[in-house]
Amino acid sequence: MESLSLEATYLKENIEQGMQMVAINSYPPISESKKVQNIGVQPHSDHSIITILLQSSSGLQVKEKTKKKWISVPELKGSLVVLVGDRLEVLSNGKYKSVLHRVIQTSCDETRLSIASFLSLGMDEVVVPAIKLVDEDHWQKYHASNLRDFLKHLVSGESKPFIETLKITCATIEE
Ligand SMILES: O=C(O)CCC(=O)C(=O)O
Ligand SMILES: [Fe+2]
Repeated sequence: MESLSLEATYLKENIEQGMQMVAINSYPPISESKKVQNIGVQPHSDHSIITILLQSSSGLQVKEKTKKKWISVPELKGSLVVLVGDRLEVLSNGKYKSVLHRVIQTSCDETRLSIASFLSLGMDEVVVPAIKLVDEDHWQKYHASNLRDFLKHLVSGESKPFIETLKITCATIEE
């Protein structure tokens, strides 16, 4: 929060009263015939504030800034990967961008396991860009939303990523 010039305690209480969701993912070894590429998890960004991830072997890939290349995140024994999620993108008014990531299973003989811990707020806790980050020169770039809105979006079958539906562009303002 301090890197955003916000107080260190900004949202502290809301986070403490929020939710920590944990997903355990298992990617079975691929068969020889599928060896070229096996997408374990399709490209997405997480809805969390941040995601803390432990992977048993490599396979996680993140899209680099120019959105052209996938970069493999190496598995370093004992290390955790921290991913910026959509909530942090919104509250930072776009200063931090949520990370587009996917999982490719390449091993023919090893099951890949990962444990992802999603640091989230409560179901009805609304997130908007921090007021301190919005002024005449920096317009509000995201609509307000909560976890319930995200879950509704998820079951709606809408293919557009949730974060894209929150973005306020110049065109939106002129309308
Ligand atoms: O298995 C991984 O490394 C990542 C899984 C993931 O992206 C997720 O559960 O949201
Ligand atoms: Fe993810």
